[in-house]
Amino acid sequence: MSGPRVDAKVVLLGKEYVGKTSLVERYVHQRFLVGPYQNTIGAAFVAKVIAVGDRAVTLGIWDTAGSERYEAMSRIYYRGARAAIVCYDLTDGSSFQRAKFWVNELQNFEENCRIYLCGTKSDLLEEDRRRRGVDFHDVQDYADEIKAELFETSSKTGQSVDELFQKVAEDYVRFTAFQLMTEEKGGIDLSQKSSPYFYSCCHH
Ligand SMILES: Nc1nc2c(ncn2[C@@H]2O[C@H](COP(=O)(O)OP(=O)(O)OP(=O)(O)O)[C@@H](O)[C@H]2O)c(=O)[nH]1
Repeated sequence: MSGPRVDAKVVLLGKEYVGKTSLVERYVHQRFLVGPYQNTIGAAFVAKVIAVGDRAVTLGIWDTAGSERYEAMSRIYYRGARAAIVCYDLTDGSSFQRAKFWVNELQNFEENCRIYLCGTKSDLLEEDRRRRGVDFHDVQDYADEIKAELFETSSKTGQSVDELFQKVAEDYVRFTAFQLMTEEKGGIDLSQKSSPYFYSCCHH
């Protein structure tokens, strides 16, 4: 029996507590977990099939640990990624500085990786606009400068979460259609235990 073939590796990066795990939970399981915050240890992997037109694209999503303690490990996880969702908390300015750190890393070491900036927890701003800690126009200017897409999401309400991953998948299809047609091996077979994608992972 063969495991899922991953078409596009997608990595989530960002400071701890910004809501990376919650974003994946919302997207993959359509739920928002309440309860005490538990930090991710190492990284967690999940594959999800998404339709782009009449095509099915399997995204292999790596949710990395935001704690700086795991920074070296996170570097391993973004290797070969086609897309990086770089998250920051809309209510926390320091998390945007951390997002810039990851953008610099990707620009220096993973130039084929498309970058999606994701401001999280937009529901908190709906409750109280004064909680915004990161100016929208500053981020938009930065996104234009680094040629990144920008989304503001809420894993609590689901706002813009599907749209974000849909855009990632559509861009993947658009920008790699040619390679997929010509390359013999377009994906990675997760059933092969020698595959670097077969790492087991621990989470929460
Ligand atoms: N209100 C609100 N809270 C959120 C949202 N997303 C995440 N949170 C909360 O923020 C906290 C951190 O969320 P996580 O998803 O665990 O954050 P993380 O980025 O995966 O954290 P690390 O694993 O440490 O890197 C949790 O208490 C979540 O419930 C959101 O969209 N809205």
